[in-house]
Amino acid sequence: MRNAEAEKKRDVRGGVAWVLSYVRPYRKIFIPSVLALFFTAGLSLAFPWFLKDLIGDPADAWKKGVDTVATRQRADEKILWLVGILAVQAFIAYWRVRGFTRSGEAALNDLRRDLFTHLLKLPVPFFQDQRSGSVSNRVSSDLVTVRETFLNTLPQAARHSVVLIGSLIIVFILSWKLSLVMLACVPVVVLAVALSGRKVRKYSREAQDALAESGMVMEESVQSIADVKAFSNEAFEMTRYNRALDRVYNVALRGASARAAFLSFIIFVMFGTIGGVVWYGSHLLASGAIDQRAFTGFMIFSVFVGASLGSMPEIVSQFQAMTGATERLRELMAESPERSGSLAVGRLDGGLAFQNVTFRYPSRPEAPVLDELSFIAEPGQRVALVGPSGAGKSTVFSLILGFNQPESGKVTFDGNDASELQLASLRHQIAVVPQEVLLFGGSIRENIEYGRPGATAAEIEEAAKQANAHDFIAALPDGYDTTVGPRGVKLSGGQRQRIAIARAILADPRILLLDEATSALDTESERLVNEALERLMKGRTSLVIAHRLSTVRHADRILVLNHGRLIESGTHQELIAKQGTYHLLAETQLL
Ligand SMILES: Nc1ncnc2c1ncn2[C@@H]1O[C@H](COP(=O)(O)OP(=O)(O)OP(=O)(O)O)[C@@H](O)[C@H]1O
Repeated sequence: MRNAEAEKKRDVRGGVAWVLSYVRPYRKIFIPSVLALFFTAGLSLAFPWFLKDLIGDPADAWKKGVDTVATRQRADEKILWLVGILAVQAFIAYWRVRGFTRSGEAALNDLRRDLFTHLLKLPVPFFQDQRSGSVSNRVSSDLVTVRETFLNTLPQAARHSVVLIGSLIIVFILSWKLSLVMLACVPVVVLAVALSGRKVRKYSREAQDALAESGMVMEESVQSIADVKAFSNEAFEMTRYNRALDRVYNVALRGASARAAFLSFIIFVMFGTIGGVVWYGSHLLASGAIDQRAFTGFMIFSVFVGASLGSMPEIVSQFQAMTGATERLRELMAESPERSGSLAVGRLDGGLAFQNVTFRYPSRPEAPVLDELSFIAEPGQRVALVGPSGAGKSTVFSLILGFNQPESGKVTFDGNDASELQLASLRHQIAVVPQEVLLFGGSIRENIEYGRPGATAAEIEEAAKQANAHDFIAALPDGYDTTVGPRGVKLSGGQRQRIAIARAILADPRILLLDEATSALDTESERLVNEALERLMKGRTSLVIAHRLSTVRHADRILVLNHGRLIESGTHQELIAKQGTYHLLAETQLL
């Protein structure tokens, strides 16, 4: 138990230290802001101090029959002091908030940048193992928590600590007897916080998870809105959302009972203590043990003690939330990035081979998805991959792209083991034209430029011409500046494919991975796409997951896969003559 407590403390400190390490570069603004924070917090004690005199002096003067003119004069003097100090405090506070925000936001941006850079380096399987959107959702909400704590709670914690300590010293000076009565309730409150705090925290974490879950349902439905509508599944989605909402409601209710019990107890103790203190103070006042000034001062500063003390549980729980958030973020930062070899790749000839490659997905270790797979694609050759659904064709692509590594055997490029090559330089020479082309939400120009960032307008246009896309783009009202809508929904399937081909042409890869679309295009569109593909494949090594007989006919070699094994390979004629699986697939058009 003690160990766990120590561990937790270290984590809180570790989380804060981690965030602070990002503030280091901005310390020239940050440190003066923190000093100013402590200074203004100290100054804020001047307000109750002068207030005590403003109320207490006249009361004393009236009671003791002291000269009222002199009292009035003193009051005028004090109000001037008070206004002066308030003005200084306001001035410093303005610069402090600005400085704190400037250094804090800049540090947080560095943190966000580091996280995103790291996310981009993580291997593809890491993302496949997560539910859609959950990584980005988690990171965003954790960053919000860190920001909230750092920019709001940290200054609050510093201010309340200064006010609490300062006020406590003052109340003890004013009347140690009354102070002891007041402080008698502190252990009770601390105990209550300790006892119910854990429960409240547990529920608040559950509530957050439940809320995130409901957010995910909404995100998934909105993302596939076309499918939802096409299947008339609005009611089904609503049920899913309702179930998530019910959970949010139930967890919130359970949390509310714990919080309500805690709150009513605290209210009782707090007001009870105030009543007790006033009662005891009146007795001290009546017996002349304290004067009116000290009593007024005591009451005012007690309010400050109470307010600072009362905000501590919230501050502590916010720090705990930040600890959770930084823990998750640091875990993410500790995830190993993609493994990359060190050998920089020059311009490839385009030779590609699999040598006895066996591979299984970590999430499904029972059966290998690729089983001792070997094949060679010579530079410039066109190789077709055919086989039933689930045979492992897409997995071959993901191994070529280095998304996954073989369990045994190797993938080679121009005879070099892929695991020794630099991933980035290798991927630069590979382009993918997927089956379902998803474009980015920007303009057509930006979408084509994605193939080679920095390409000139003339190069982009030339690539579009080669891809048979220029004519339809030019006919659009905004031409190349037309925005394509989220994921390219404003373009037809054939148009999207031609944009993807233009992108690949611009990238000028040595190796092309093409997943042929299964959905039929109309004849004209198909002719335009095929013509563009022919141009794209010319002079490059191409691997095509083929779904059309016309494509396989023109392939230099056809690989027939089944259950991750190569069961036949050869040209169309050879395989037809063999009368095997390929023959059957071709006959039934099941490619
Ligand atoms: N990320 C993954 N994690 C676990 N298993 C996977 C993953 N991706 C694919 N698989 C499994 O690996 C096997 C091969 O899948 P793959 O996508 O390579 O087949 P395919 O031949 O391309 O199929 P299709 O023609 O239907 O696209 C399938 O059984 C599939 O369920």
